[in-house]
Amino acid sequence: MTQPPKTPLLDKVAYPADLRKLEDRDLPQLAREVRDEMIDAVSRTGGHLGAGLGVVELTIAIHSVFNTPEDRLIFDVGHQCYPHKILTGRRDRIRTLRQEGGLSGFTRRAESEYDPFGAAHSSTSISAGLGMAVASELDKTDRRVIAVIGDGAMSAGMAYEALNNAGALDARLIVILNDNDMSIAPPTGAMSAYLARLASGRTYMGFRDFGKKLTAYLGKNVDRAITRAVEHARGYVTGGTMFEEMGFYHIGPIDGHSFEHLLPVLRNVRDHAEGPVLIHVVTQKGKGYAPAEAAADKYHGVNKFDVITGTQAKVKPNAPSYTSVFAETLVQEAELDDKIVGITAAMPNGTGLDKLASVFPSRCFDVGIAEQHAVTFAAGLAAEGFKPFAALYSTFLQRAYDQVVHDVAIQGLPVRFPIDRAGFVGADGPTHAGSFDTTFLATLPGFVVMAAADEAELKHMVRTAAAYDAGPISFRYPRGEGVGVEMPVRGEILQIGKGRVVKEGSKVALLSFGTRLADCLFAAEDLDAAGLSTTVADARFAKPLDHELIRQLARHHEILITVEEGAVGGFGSQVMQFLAMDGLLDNGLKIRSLVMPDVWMEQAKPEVMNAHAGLDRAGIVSTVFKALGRGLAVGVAG
Ligand SMILES: Cc1ncc(C[n+]2csc(CCOP(=O)(O)OP(=O)(O)O)c2C)c(N)n1
Ligand SMILES: CC(=O)[C@@H](O)[C@H](O)COP(=O)(O)O
Ligand SMILES: [Mg+2]
Repeated sequence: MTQPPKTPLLDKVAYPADLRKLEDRDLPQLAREVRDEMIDAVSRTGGHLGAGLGVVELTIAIHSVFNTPEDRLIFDVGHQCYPHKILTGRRDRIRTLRQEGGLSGFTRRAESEYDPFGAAHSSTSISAGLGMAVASELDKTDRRVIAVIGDGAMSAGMAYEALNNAGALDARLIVILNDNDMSIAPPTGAMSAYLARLASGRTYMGFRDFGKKLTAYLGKNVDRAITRAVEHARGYVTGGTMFEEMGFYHIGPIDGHSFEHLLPVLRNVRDHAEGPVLIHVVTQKGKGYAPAEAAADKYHGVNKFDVITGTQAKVKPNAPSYTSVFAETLVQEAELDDKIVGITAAMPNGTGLDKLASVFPSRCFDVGIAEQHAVTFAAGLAAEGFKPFAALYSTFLQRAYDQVVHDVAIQGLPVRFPIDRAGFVGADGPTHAGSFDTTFLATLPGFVVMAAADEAELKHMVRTAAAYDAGPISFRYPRGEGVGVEMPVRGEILQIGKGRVVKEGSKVALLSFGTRLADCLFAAEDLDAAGLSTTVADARFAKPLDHELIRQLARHHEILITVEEGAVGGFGSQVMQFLAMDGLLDNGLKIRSLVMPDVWMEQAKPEVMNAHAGLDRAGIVSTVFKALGRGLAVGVAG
């Protein structure tokens, strides 16, 4: 095992107050030590590496110039906050990042007063920062608010809604645009091209030029207009940028790895800016760690790795991942149907749509971090007879709910929604858990809502969705690998609203929606062994429900348990509503609905989270026994 790096300067810096005692000339060494510390920690835990490596100098410079936590520092997404955590009293726990019981991989209000705003979903920092800046004005405090947002996060509409509002309010807000010309994948879109032009069209402003520009008054709007005119005339500003037109005082580009650039700019802004300022900082994702710098993804998210070689630990999978099965099946179907197109919101690799893009580049669209747009863009394509697959993670689909309702569902447009990362996702914790999709989709009239029980079922569902033109249709599947079932050469078209009985019994009925089916089958073994003959059914559809199947299960079993890896209000609630309205609850049927508990479950391995939630084999068995008023039989899992 490698030894932790030697960090003599960092050993003296537990909090930003210690950092502020250092001389400016010490900061490059501190940056080296923070980098080493971070690389060592992430090599042991896995996690988001490239983004944090890129903001080491920026993070140090901000904490050294501003009076955090009194001044508020907000990181957009929060995946780049590991250096910040190291410098804000959490170094002693940095090797617990993303582990059960450990530090979160994102900023969290509950974790530290240095995290004034929690994040993990992108593009919220300017809005939150503006709220804090306005609060500070209303409270008449002298607080500065700094929002650090990446170029990828800057592709989302929400960032522009906030800029628009901030420019009009003329609030004292400092936005630092951390431009590393990367999202998770290479960034897309006209705004990305615009930033690239801003960054490359003019060389870094020299130290002296900054002096000239920044000694100019950075006051309120009316004064800035005059200053700007003067600067244009002097040539210190090389064109009215979009940010300036929106009312921001725009500085940059500056070298985000140079303290000589960062410190004077931040000090001037701290001391003189009264209205909104945008500082365009250019950085390199993965900076300072050769394997990350050389990697195409700049080591955005990594497994545990060997620090010397950069080689990441590979766990040999027993079965293909759900994502890869989805992606390969979509390509297979797209080869046969040229109306099929794919849409991803900045997650080409995560959703597997990079496979479609490599085969059909003109039929796959990466729209940037723009889930709302992705859904309505898909609706437009569907309105013109195309078959759009808007592939989103469950958690990010939340952002586009009104688009799903208003633009897709009400108009009955056949947009296909492959929903990846449905259920517990593990280390990313509660912000990324795919908990609510079944609840919020199955409540919409006319929606078809499916969940794959295994990877072969997923293949059927991709084909079913491709063939279904009558309205919107979704299918959910989890992060990680499948169960290793035999795969058909081509998926079948499933009958809409029809489930299947997987195992016949007579006393207990387990009705599963999604990949909990495997645990239901294991639980059935235990129950059979305990003398409780158990039926296991795979519902496939939460909407429309298979009424015939549910009636049959309810009438011929003493107890019916629904099982799903989702929040309350989803499949189980749909079943319950049907049973109640159909009068099937009137004759003493025992029914229980197993769902995620009504709490924000902390990060842990998905199997551990499922066990805590009572959604695993033991949890199912124990629910049956409790419902029947029996203790756990000896030898039964639990
Ligand atoms: C709403 C939302 N969609 C997608 C993501 C997934 N995501 C996390 S980081 C990231 C890229 C962010 O790029 P950028 O802001 O430039 O930060 P960098 O990683 O380059 O530092 C994406 C797409 C997310 N966190 N939130
Ligand atoms: C920060 C963020 O939102 C992504 O990087 C996310 O962590 C990716 O998750 P997966 O590893 O499941 O693709
Ligand atoms: Mg970026």
